[in-house]
Order: sequence, then C-alpha cells, then structure tokens
Amino acid sequence: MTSGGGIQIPSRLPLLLTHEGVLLPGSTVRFSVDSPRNMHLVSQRLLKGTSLKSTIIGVIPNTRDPERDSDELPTLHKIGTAGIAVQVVGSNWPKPHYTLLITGLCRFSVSSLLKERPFVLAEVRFSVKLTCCNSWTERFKKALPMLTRQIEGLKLLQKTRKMSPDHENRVTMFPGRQFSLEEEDEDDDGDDTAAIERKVHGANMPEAALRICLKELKRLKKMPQSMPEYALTRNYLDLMVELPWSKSTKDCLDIRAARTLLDNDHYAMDKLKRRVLEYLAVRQLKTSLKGPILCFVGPPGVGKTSVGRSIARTLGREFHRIALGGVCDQSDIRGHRRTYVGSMPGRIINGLKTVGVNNPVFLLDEVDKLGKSLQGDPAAALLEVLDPEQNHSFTDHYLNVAFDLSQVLFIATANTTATIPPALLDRMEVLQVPGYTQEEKVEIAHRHLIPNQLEQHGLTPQQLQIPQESTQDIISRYTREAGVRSLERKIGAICRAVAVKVAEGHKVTKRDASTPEDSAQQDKVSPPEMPIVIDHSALKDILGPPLFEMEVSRTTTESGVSSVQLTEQHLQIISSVQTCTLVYLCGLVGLWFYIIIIPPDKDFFFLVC
Ligand SMILES: Nc1ncnc2c1ncn2[C@@H]1O[C@H](COP(=O)(O)OP(=O)(O)OP(=O)(O)O)[C@@H](O)[C@H]1O
Repeated sequence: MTSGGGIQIPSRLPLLLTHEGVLLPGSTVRFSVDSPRNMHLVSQRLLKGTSLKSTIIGVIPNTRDPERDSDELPTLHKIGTAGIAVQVVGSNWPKPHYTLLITGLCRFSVSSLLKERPFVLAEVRFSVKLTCCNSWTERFKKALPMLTRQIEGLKLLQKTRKMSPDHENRVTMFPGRQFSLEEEDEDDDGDDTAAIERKVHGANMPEAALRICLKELKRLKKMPQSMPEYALTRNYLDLMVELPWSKSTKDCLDIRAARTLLDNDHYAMDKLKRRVLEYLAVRQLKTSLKGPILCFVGPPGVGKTSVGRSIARTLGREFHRIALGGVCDQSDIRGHRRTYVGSMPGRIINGLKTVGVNNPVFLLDEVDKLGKSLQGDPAAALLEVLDPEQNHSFTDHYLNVAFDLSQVLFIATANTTATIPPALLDRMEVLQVPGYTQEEKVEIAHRHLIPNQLEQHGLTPQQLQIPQESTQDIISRYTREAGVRSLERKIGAICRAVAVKVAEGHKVTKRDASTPEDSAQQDKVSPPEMPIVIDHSALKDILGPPLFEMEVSRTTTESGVSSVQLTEQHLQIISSVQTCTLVYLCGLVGLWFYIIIIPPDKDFFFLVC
C-alpha cells in the first residue's frame, strides 16, 4: 500500500481499460464506460462499495477493452495511474453506459494480473522510473529520451504506411497489440473530429452549407462523446459530407444511339418513344433545359418504369426509383426537423446520397397513389421538388440548408391522372402509355419477355421453345390485362417447370404419346428431348385449366351484352351485340369503360362496365 496525496492506495487495484487518453496524477478526466469488463468494474466495485478504498481504481491508457466478456484480454500497458472516482453518472440511452470522473493520484506499474473476469484485478507497484524522481528537472531529463524514441517509432510507422498504401491495413508494432492505420487516421490528434473536419472542407459544398457544418463541428468538439447529442450531430455531419454537392456524371447524349436503345428495350410505344426522343434532343441542344417533368400515365405493367430506366441509360446517368405509393406524410419527402427523436432526411435527399451524384434520373413511381394525413400533404411537398423555378433551392427539413435539385431529371409515373392533385398535374407533361393489343403482346413476349425469363432461369432457346400460338393462348386464356406483367409471370412459371424437367433429366411428356402408361414409363427412362416445345396440352399441364374462355358469348349477360377489350386507340368489341343499335362510350373510370347499349325494341338501356 502507498499513499497518494494522503490517501492510502491498495497494492491490488481493479483496472479500468480506457482508450480515451492518459490520466495524469493531479488531473481530473472524464471517461466513458461501455465495455463489459469496465461496466462490471463500475457496477460491482464503485457502486457497491461504501469505503473510500473502494473508489480507488487503476486507469490503464490506450487499451481498448474487448467488445465481449468472453473475449481474450489484449496485452495491457505496464504503466497506469491510480485514481479516485469522484463522480459516477449512468444512462441507459442510447445504450447502457456510465461516465466516470476520475482524479489521478499517482503512477504505478502492473506486476501481475490476478483475475480477468468480471473485471481486471492486478497487483501493482508504485516505483516507476519517472514517478520515483521527485524534482521536475529530473523527470523531464528521463522523459525526453523516451519521447524521442516514441517519435522515431511513429515516423517509422508513417513511412511504412506511405510505402504500402493499400497493402495491409494493420501493422503490428508491439507484441500483443495491433494498430489499425484507418483507426489511427480517424483518431488523428486524439480526436476523430479532425477526420470529419477534413471531409467537410473536401466536400466542395456551397458557402451556406459549409458555414453550418463548421458551426456544428465546433459544437461537436465541445461535446463529450457520451452525450446523446454527439451522435446526432455526428450523423448530421456525416450526411452533409456524403451528399454530392458538386459531383455529377457527364451526359453522353447521342440521339441515334438513344433511339436504338429505346427500340431495343421496348417494342411498340411509338408515341411515347417519339416524345422522349424529342425531349432528349432538346436537352442535347440546350443543356440547361428547365422542365418539363414527364409523367407517364397508363395501366399497370405497360413498361412505364422500364422506359424511365432506359432514359437514364441513354443519358448515361444514375437511376433511382422513389416509390410514392401509400406515402402520406410530408416528412417522407422533406425529412424531419432535427429536433425530433429519430429524425431522418426525406427520400429525395436520401436518394441523392445513395446515387452519389447531383444529376441522376429520379423516377417518382405511382404519384397518383400519394395519400394525405394529419402529418401533412406529401403532394404539396412535391410541388417544390418538381417546380423548375423553385427546385434549385430545395430545403430538406433535416438538412436545413438549400440543396440544388435543378440538375436532377424527374420522371413521374401514374396509373391514372384522376387522383393526382391538379397543382401537381399542372407541373407535369402527361404522356399516355396505352395498353397493348394481342399482336403487340405476342411480339413483346418473343422479343423481350421470353429471352429475359430464359436467362433468369438458366435456360437456353435450345432447351425451351414457346411457339407463337402458345403465346397467344397464354395471352387470351390465362391473362386479362392491359400490360404484360402477368404474361411475364406465366412465362416464368413455364420456365420453372421446364427447369425442373431439365434438371431432373426427365423428358417432357409428349401429349400425343399413345397411352398414359407408356408415356409415364418413357418419362422415367429417357433423357429430355431438346428443345422442349410448349404446346397447348403442355400449357394446360403447367398452368392448369384456362382461366378465361375464348368465346365471349359465355361471358355475356342475358341481354346479349358482351365483355369488351379496350385499348387506347379503339374499343374492340369481342362479340358483337346483334340486338343493339346504339352503343355509347360513356366514360372512363380507372381501367373500366362504361357503355350504354340501347336495344331497338326496348325503351331501356343496359349499363356495362
Ligand atoms: N413495350 C415493352 N417492351 C418490352 N418489355 C416491356 C414492354 N412493356 C412492358 N415491358 C416489360 O413489362 C414488365 C413490367 O413493366 P414495368 O414495371 O415498367 O411496368 P409499369 O408500367 O411501370 O407498371 P406499374 O404501373 O405497375 O408500375 C417489365 O419487365 C418490362 O420490361
């Protein structure tokens, strides 16, 4: 036992392993405690003990305590400082941790470790070279050669880092202890705020944003790391430095190449493709084109989203899709103010952070399905985003500083314009994307969907063939849609069934096999016959009985009114209604047309939808 400033210090000390700096005799330092061993030390020793002796602990600097209790203890520094815990503050948020205020008493050297769990207990000696010198001059004389040696070591370390910048990140300097170069970078000057400060200056942000960042940085430097606000400010600064304030991709626009790409990616859609090409051509001539925002409106599965993706590819820009269906809180668009717990930036800023450039193509999917709630109207928040006159200074509530969105190319999609708020609709140029006719669907299936599905299922055209008649059958008997999404799913189902056969090495049953017994026998023994051709009966086998009958007369009502298949150009009545003379197209609600049919000999009419 020794005496430090009149206090009796025991020779067996519980050790606090800290990486936050060195406690010097006479100084008072705050240490945060969150690793298991240190937590045990506080709860079992400092908080339970009642004597003055129980508040005396040893502080070992530059030692990171392992994350888990069961992990092996790293090699400890031999020299530490005994100190008295003058204050213990605990908190459970964001995770359980304590903060200790410790006043250093005197240095010691560790003779032996007595136990490692639940906290480290060591036998210590109080006769260290430096501490044994009583006068300051003596101490400095002894300390200087040590410091010189330390500096030499650090220089050597820096040299190694320069020689192999990307080789190894970890260098073993002292036995039992590893230093991570990256970590060291972060902890430059013993302060990880130095790294973030460097990033703030390198982020190339506008004057106003830089000013705010520097202000926040100043606050951060004054805050102890254990303070909850530290993490919030740190997250904010991390986001600010990650945003692409002045990072953009170079447009590589060639109208001919764009036309070829659009034609290769999508069959039909001539009107839409023409308008998109016009739009791109104007952009080529006038790069600073402001607006218009294109809005593709059409039934589900007609390729609105995939045209958006193709536009991004033709321009050589990053693509990001923002799904707006069901969004009913304006903070989703604009973010939350930082005063809220769990505040986040909105989807626009998040999208920019994800793509990492300030001129991506943003696809605002399903703008017609935006909701409204007590938390505000997200459509109103979108007005600022989509208005070319305003969006150069879009202010997200979380950022609280303007971000220039004028370089972003916005494209919106919707199933109907009826539910889009008029003010929002007014800012967009609506392009109708019609549903496909049966012939167009057959072409789309053979040019795009079948090759895509074959590739996705690891099959080749030499293994699976779907003739045109079978495709027509799938379209008319198994799907009833304006787009081609269900058709794609059905083709996927066929590919899966065939993939099983190919993988099993079984032969697809030929429908014209003589008897079921024969064919079953054949199945077991022969390898599959390539290519496997999907005929009518194979279709029935894989997809089940047809869901819709071809003969429309079966779906007609008693009064002889038929079901109708509608495309944008015309209304195609599948089976004619012989008794009717007048057919009025009354209106369109969603995907359904209302038709009034007036039979000649009756004075009432039928309403069909
Ligand atoms: N004309 C076309 N040529 C080639 N493929 C097409 C065509 N139209 C649609 N597709 C394909 O159909 C699938 C569905 O398209 P997409 O997801 O773009 O539909 P959508 O109109 O955005 O639907 P929703 O309104 O439900 O979002 C995609 O795989 C797409 O490639």
